[in-house]
Amino acid sequence: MAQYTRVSGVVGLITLQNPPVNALSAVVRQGIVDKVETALSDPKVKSVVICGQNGNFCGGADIKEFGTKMFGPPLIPMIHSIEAANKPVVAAIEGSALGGGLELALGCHYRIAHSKARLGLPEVTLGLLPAAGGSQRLPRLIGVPAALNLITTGRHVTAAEALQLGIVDQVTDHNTVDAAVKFALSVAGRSLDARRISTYPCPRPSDLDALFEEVMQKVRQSARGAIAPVACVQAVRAAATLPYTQGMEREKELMATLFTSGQARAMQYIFFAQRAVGRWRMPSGASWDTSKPRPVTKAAVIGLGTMGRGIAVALARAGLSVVAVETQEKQLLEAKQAMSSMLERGAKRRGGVPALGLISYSQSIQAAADVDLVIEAVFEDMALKIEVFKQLTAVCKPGTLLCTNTSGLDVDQLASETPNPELVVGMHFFAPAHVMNLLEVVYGPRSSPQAVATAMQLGKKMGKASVAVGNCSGFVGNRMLKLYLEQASFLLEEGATPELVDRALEEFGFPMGVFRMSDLSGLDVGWRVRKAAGLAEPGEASGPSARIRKGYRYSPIGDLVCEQGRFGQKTGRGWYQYEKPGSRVARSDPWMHSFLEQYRARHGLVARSIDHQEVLERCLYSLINEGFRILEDGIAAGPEDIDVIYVFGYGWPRHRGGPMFYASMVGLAKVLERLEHYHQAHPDVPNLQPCSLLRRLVASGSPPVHMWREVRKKLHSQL
Ligand SMILES: CCCCCCCC(=O)CC(=O)SCCNC(=O)CCNC(=O)[C@H](O)C(C)(C)COP(=O)(O)OP(=O)(O)OC[C@H]1O[C@@H](n2cnc3c(N)ncnc32)[C@H](O)[C@@H]1OP(=O)(O)O
Ligand SMILES: NC(=O)C1=CN([C@@H]2O[C@H](COP(=O)(O)OP(=O)(O)OC[C@H]3O[C@@H](n4cnc5c(N)ncnc54)[C@H](O)[C@@H]3O)[C@@H](O)[C@H]2O)C=CC1
Repeated sequence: MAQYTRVSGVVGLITLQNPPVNALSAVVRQGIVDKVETALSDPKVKSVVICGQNGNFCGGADIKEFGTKMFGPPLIPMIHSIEAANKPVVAAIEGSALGGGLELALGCHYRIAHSKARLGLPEVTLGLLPAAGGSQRLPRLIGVPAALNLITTGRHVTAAEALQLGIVDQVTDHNTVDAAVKFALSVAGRSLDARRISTYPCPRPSDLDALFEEVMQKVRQSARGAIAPVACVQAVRAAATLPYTQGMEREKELMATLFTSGQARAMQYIFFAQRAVGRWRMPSGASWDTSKPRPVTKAAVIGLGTMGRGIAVALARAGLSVVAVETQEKQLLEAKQAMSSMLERGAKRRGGVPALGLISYSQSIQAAADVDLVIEAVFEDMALKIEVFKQLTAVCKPGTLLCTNTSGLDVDQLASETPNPELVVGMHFFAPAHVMNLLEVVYGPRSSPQAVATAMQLGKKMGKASVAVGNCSGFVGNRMLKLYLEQASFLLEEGATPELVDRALEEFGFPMGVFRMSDLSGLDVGWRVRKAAGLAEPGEASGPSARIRKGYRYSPIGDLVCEQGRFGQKTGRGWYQYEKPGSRVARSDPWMHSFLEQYRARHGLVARSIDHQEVLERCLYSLINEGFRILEDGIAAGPEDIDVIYVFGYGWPRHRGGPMFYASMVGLAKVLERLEHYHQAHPDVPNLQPCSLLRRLVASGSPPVHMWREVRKKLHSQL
């Protein structure tokens, strides 16, 4: 709803009230319409201020209303009537003015923002475009290039940038509503002819066609297959080339296509999933609302290699004091330099001062004596990690949380080697840790809810989508990835090329196909793991037994590629060739094609033609099947957890909503049928066998994603 009061005798103050973000629900829209009418018809009122309750202007349209039957007054006429008012209307922006919230403010004649406010048109991140006039008003106000940037990326801008761009008229450090009322008094009675943005001509850059072509190419490349960014560009083009009314028609037309698209549903699902994972629950029943996190102001990172450096930088950026410990002098020096430049680059990009002073460096673990939490990031070696945890137990103050960044070792085993296993959790970051916005918080049976709550809260503070998961080999993300990689290798054996597999996955929307991605991360990493697990065997054995391990089909192709010293980008050769070691542009490699032919010939394999559909079904459905097994095992609490992990950590296209959501869109019966088909064709690949939760869901009529937890509960109660 909206509240109305008269202040200073002549200013009508309308306050939006819909906690927590004052989203424009039907009731709020009705409230605005009514209160604007009251203010405009009251002869005592000379000007109007619109603000939001509790220091928050407006988070935009109520996303929960999307996909339901819409009631209440529509936004567009509501904003038009504000703009057409004959008394000045001032938006007092505190907190956020996003989406429909900013569009409402753009309909006002003036905008005053608090210095800490954030403004933006993030609709593109929900699969939409700013369709309450935002795509038509913003370019008229700030010019086409700046509007294109904001609308196609959905980024939020600070009040200072908004002032610089011309989105707001004034920025204040004081009470924003007071400042807006004062301002409203000062402009009462003034002509509003020059304040109605919809009447402005849109500034037309001379190189209009080239500009739009360039931006269109950029958005098509950065969000492959996503339709919303393309529609955003088209809508801004309409603003630049058509009169306002026709531009609004185009905006509406484009929005109608997006609004009902599966992509918008998928992206809105991810918006809510990202928030739902914060409401974690452990199998013991402990959960986010009953477990209080411990305060963490000082943390230590042990081991400053690839991961430790990024983790320490991310902690410092979140405002924590960091003790960075590295035993090797040379590594320590290198790390210091690298971390300083990461912080400096970040500060330059985001504005602000690099948090260099927050990090202290040491070669001795003794420096971690007074920290609240430690993140260990030494080599992936259980004996070494046990030794480091022993030293930490002796050095740290009682109650210090001990977290490991292991990517594959057993967190329970590590915990059981310490006198206080309840203080141990996994904090599994993704490389590069100061850039990637995902964190798996891995709990074991003895991890205390408080330790989980603390790690989850710290992850959030570091700006990471943090997901609590159970302990198992590969946790959630890498456990599923293993199946995806396995199928990709089998496809090569059967006749595909790295290029064909990658093209299919990139057309699906991944920023990089599986082979280009592996070349980037380094092929030697997986090779080492396979050797340690007794899977990779040296030499070029032939015959069917060479492709069987522990009774199941195994592809040694990746091991053979590594034996050639081809580790990917870092060696200039991998699944592809690169101009030189470290180069990033992948080029087809004739060596790889003849290697694959020789390999097939040696193993008596006859290459067959493989199409994109098979690549997608085999790679994605096997990964999805493992996702169902993870749900069945209770390693992830719900499909949202898996989807957030895949969208934030593995490049799964957001507009497809994560693997589990995608499966629900494809139809669970179809996923089941295709898995059965492929399992029949490849009976020696047990991972293609559909798991019981998937079967049970299909038997229960393929309920929507949000009901899967219930089906799983029933399945468990019957076991
Ligand atoms: C043909 C039809 C024509 C229709 C034309 C309409 C066109 C439009 O006008 C389209 C739109 O506005 S789309 C909406 C655009 N707005 C956004 O994307 C902002 C979304 N919110 C945020 O970024 C953060 O919540 C924010 C930065 C605001 C606050 O962040 P916090 O970290 O402080 O808080 P959160 O944990 O994110 O949120 C708190 C609770 O509020 C829920 N929520 C947030 N924004 C919402 C919104 N816009 N609608 C509904 N619920 C919303 C959020 O889900 C969370 O609740 P729980 O999920 O229960 O935890
Ligand atoms: N590299 C990656 O992409 C990811 C790695 N991880 C995990 O993170 C951990 C670290 O991996 P990386 O950073 O890649 O390894 P790295 O080899 O780059 O760095 C390890 C660092 O630890 C230092 N170190 C060894 N023993 C130490 C000790 N006792 N005290 C202090 N420092 C010590 C080494 O000198 C080295 O600088 C591993 O457990 C790994 O599995 C997790 C996620 C992703």
